[in-house]
Parts: sequence; C-alpha cells; structure tokens
Amino acid sequence: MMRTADALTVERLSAGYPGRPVIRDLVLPPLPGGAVTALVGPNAAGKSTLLKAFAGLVKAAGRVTFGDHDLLRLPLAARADLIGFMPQSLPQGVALSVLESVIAAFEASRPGALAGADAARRAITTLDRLGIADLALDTLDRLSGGQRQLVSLAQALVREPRLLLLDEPTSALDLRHQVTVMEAVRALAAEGRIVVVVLHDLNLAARWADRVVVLDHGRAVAVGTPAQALTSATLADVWGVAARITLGPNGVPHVVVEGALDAPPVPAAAPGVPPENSTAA
Ligand SMILES: Nc1ncnc2c1ncn2[C@@H]1O[C@H](COP(=O)(O)OP(=O)(O)OP(=O)(O)O)[C@@H](O)[C@H]1O
Repeated sequence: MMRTADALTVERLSAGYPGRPVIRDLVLPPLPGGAVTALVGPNAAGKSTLLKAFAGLVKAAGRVTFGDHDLLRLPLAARADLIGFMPQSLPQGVALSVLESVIAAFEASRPGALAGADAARRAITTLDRLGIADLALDTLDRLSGGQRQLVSLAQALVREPRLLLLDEPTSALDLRHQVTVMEAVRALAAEGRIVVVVLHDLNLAARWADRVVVLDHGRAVAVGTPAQALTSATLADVWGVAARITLGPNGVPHVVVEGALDAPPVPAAAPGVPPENSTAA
C-alpha cells in the first residue's frame, strides 16, 4: 500500500560537476505525495542536474528528505528502490527489444523480485498504460525519437516507484502522445506518488501540474500554483520574453509569447503580398 503522507523536502541543496557548481543552496517548500510538480526554466538552468542530484547521479550536499529517508545519505541501491528516473535521452546502440529493455529496467532495481513470466506481465502492463504495447517486440534502435521517449518512460514506471523524476518526457511527442503521457503522470500522482517533471512547454506545465518551480541559474525564482509562478514578470526576467498570460475559467494560465524582449520589431508584410488565406484576383 502506498504511503501518501510522504513529502520531498529540499534544504540548502548544492549540486554540480567537478569545477562546475550548478545548484546553490536550493530550498523548496515540501513537494507533497499525490502532486505533480513541473520544473521549468531556461536551458542550462540546472533542471536535469537537480533531478540527477535527487537520483544520486551527481555529487550533492545539503539535505533532501523523502518521508523518513535522508535521501542524499541513502545507499544508491536503496535510492533506486524509491526513485524512478527518466533521463533526457535513452542510450543508443542497445540491441534489446522494447519488452526486454523494460524487464531489464525492472530487474536491475529489484533483482529476483518477480519470476520471469510475472516480470514480463508487469512490463507489458506498463507498455499498455502508455499505449505502446504494440512496440513490445521491436528493437530499441529502430524506434522513432518519440517512441524511444515513451519506452524510456516505461523503464522508469515499471518499478512503480514512490518518487518519479521525469526529464522532458514529452519533448519529442506528438499532441496525442503528450496527452497520454501527462494523463499517465497525473494517474501516477493520484496513487500517492510524488512526480517531478521537467517541461519546456509552459502551457503543458500549467495544464497538468499542481505546482510549478521556476529554476534560473540553479536557484528557485518562483514556486507556487501555475498561476502564481508563471507571470509576465517571471517570463520577462527568466526567459527574456514578452508574454501575455490569460487565465482560463478554471484558473489555469495560458501563456502567449509575443516576442523576445531585446529583439527588433517584426517587419510588416511587404506591400503587394496577399494575406494568407486570400485568393489572388
Ligand atoms: N556532465 C557535466 N559536466 C559538467 N557540466 C555539466 C555537465 N552536465 C551539465 N553541465 C552543466 O550544468 C549546467 C546545467 O545543466 P543542466 O543539464 O542541469 O541544465 P537544464 O536546465 O536541464 O538545461 P536544458 O533545458 O538545456 O536541458 C549547464 O551549464 C551545463 O553545461
């Protein structure tokens, strides 16, 4: 039975690479179980580094607690038991079938937990949940970019982790698959998990996340509901764009980017060029 009271707390977290500090003294309000948190911010803000710090894949100092666990001091095997991490890209050159790769992802973290047939059943259920059971026997190397992304997500989900860290799970997906993935993300959170998802599409974040953390230069510059965190002022300060934000009837903000703040004005259409959709006389 999933414990729903667990929250992820981050206190004075610093993380980075040798000679390259990225996250500095980060403090976040507790991220509760059952909620989807979108992590947004410009390129190189430190979003992937933060997820990797939670997962134990980069050097980190400070304090991150998850329920009773002191995450940064937990041995990697114990962390792998709690956390499902979907990286930005799937490694190339792996000659496994989709199904074999998802079974392998399960067995890597829970060796011997299920007999072969049960592990296979679980892997197929996971593929089915993401609408890609028909890819089960395809070789990883022959998949499209979007299919690879869905398989990578299946590898993170198959262990049913309590903390799910997804790095841009929708960046290569068509509209229909974006919805499939975000619905799956919401369903996973509804089961009591904590989901932290890196997204570049702010409207996707606004539509699907309960809260948004805006990261810039390794610091959280806005945290709150989508409407609180995604303001014109934040988009100007952090992304350098002029944006109009409208609020839908359910309070969900919609972001329309009008241009770069330092860009020259867009020239008017040249005279004599018929507007689109007009029929030339
Ligand atoms: N392995 C590494 N070694 C050294 N520096 C790295 C390494 N990986 C990332 N960095 C640096 O850390 C900083 C943050 O990178 P990170 O990948 O966390 O950003 P991000 O917010 O996820 O960016 P993006 O939106 O472009 O994916 C960048 O300046 C990057 O160059």
